[in-house]
Amino acid sequence: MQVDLGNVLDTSSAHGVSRATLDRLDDRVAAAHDRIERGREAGEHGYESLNLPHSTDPVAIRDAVSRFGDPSAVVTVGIGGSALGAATLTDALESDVDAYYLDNVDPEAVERLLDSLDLASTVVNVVSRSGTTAETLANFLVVREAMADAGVDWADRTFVTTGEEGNLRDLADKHDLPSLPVPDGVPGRFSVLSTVGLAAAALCGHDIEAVLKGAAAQEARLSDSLFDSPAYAYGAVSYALAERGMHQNAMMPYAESLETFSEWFAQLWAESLGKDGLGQTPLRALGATDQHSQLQLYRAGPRDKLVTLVRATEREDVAIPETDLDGLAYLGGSSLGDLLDAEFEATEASLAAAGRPSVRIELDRVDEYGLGELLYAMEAACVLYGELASVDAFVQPAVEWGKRAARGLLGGGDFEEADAVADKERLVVE
Ligand SMILES: O=P(O)(O)OC[C@H]1O[C@](O)(CO)[C@@H](O)[C@@H]1O
Repeated sequence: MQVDLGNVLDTSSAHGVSRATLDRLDDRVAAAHDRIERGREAGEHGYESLNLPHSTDPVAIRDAVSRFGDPSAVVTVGIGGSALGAATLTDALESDVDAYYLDNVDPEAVERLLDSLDLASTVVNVVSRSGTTAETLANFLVVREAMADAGVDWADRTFVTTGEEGNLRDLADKHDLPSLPVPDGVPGRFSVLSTVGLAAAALCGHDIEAVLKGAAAQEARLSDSLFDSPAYAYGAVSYALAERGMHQNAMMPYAESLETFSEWFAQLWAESLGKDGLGQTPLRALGATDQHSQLQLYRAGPRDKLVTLVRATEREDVAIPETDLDGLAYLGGSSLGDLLDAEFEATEASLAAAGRPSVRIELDRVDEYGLGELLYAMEAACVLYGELASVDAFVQPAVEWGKRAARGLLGGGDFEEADAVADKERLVVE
């Protein structure tokens, strides 16, 4: 994996940063790296996340899921970091096992999925670090009833990934469900390289050891200089550009297999860095599709965006047949991959020509190793950005207000937040 910073320099985009700025920032990167390493060595909350390439035991994960044999489908019931990491892996990789995620409480979507499944050959993986998340527990109760209605012994098809306490742990203990622990000191959005993200991948037959090897490769590149670490290079320039008004970061992979990765990145970046009035808003985009959509805004809208362009340099390809159709001859004999690469490079150049900064991230392949590299690098980039911005990247207090309001509205307790919902100002136009 490599990160190319060329198009964030002020020699290539008007709103870029100078090499001298990066050199000065590198001194702060060294101090931040030192802090990060101390946190990792002490197993401090959050910093522990960057130890997962070595602390995660892939054998234990495989043993836990081996009892389920060869399921036709795996349904992961979880939300946020308890679903997005696993989904990033299984959506990016091919498998004979269908992987689904119930990470929302849209009744039509839940019913549509459950109606489509052969529940007798489906494994249900209920994931919640806290074990108390309303959406996850509500969905689990619905799935459990659907399995019972289908005559399936739900306890025989379910395993749980959760903390040492909470409703889910109590349920697992009560029904003697197979379970996996969640790692201590690792917030959900940083947990893909643990039981939380790897169990579903293991059930789908993916090489979770290769994911951890890729992550370890990027871990080995962490250093006291941004010029020696792709992860720190990306985190440092994202921070530097945000400091200079690039308050949005469009994650734009040129690979359909990385579309879910952008969703995972959005939670990681937003929930870690959106604090004290600071942060960089992650936008989800897909190349080449969004060249016919959002690129107009990126290139000619407010000068407030970094565009992160991601691609694999090796991939399967599809030839474009020769044609005598007027005007299309240039496509014939080429390939879809050639066209995708041309569009990637053209988009990058079009942004630079408009003075808009972009970073290029290139993987060798979108395979288990490459995904491990990318995921770990983004996590380390995020941790570094948090250090440079002096925000605590490992807590998310702002999400709790809404949880209390929703719980109060459902009669789950007396919460003043629920009262505030009732007091909503109204100006209705029909
Ligand atoms: O794994 P849990 O505890 O169910 O939490 C799910 C998600 O909800 C959050 O805690 C935010 O509410 C995320 O940080 C987390 O990934």
